[in-house]
Amino acid sequence: MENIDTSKPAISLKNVSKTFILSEKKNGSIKGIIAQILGNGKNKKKLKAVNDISFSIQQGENFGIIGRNGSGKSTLVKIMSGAFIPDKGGEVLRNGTSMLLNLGVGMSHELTARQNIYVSGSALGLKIKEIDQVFDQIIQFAELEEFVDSKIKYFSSGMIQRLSFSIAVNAGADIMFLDEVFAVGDAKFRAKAIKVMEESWINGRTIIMVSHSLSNIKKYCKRALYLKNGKIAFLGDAKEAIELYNQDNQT
Ligand SMILES: Nc1ncnc2c1ncn2[C@@H]1O[C@H](COP(=O)(O)OP(=O)(O)OP(=O)(O)O)[C@@H](O)[C@H]1O
Repeated sequence: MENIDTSKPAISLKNVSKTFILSEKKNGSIKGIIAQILGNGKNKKKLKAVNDISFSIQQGENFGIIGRNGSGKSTLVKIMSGAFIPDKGGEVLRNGTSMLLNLGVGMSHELTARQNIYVSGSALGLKIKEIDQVFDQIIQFAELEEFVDSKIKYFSSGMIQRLSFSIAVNAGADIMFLDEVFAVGDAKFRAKAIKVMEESWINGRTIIMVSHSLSNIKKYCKRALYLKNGKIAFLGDAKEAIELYNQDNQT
């Protein structure tokens, strides 16, 4: 945490978009097939999952992101964490190390738990010696003592979640992205994760929380972003964001 410039926001986004190329449109004509082979791009179907978004998150903020399925929440979080590069023209500034917490993003499935701890720890700015010091703590907290040298491709999604949560907590990421972290893992680990999050994260560090659990957003976040079709429908007080979301999505 020493190298953070406290006068700057934790994360700042300017005109950020993300376009996915979905598939080639079907065109059975000879001309269409030739165009596809030549790859002139005209037949590509595009989806703008995140559409021209600008906002900042202050250091120490607990910030929520809500929205219906497919509204662009995970894509936005991946851009914010650096896992996705935004479209040309968009700008993302991060002030501090970050860790994206959902099923193994940032983890290499071909590596063992031990190797992933060293890779992720380095990505969080720790020196090898510093990782050595927290290594046992990470494994113990994740309850993975028996699987230290197993490749994580053989892990269940809950085990990967536990490992990634434990690395972030024990290696001290400055910014923590929690993407549906309350939905995965067994009840015992979830309770432990929530406890440590409440003790060491909610107060002080920057947390960006994506969840369909509106009660958790209400409980932990002051400010929230309501995303609708990749755009900001509302940004401000979390309770207001939730009210608006509920109004929009009444059945
Ligand atoms: N790698 C990808 N390639 C193509 N399309 C994608 C990719 N990732 C996401 N999308 C599309 O972008 C849109 C937004 O997806 P995203 O996962 O960000 O939504 P979300 O709000 O997190 O949804 P959910 O609540 O279901 O998790 C969806 O239409 C999805 O199909």
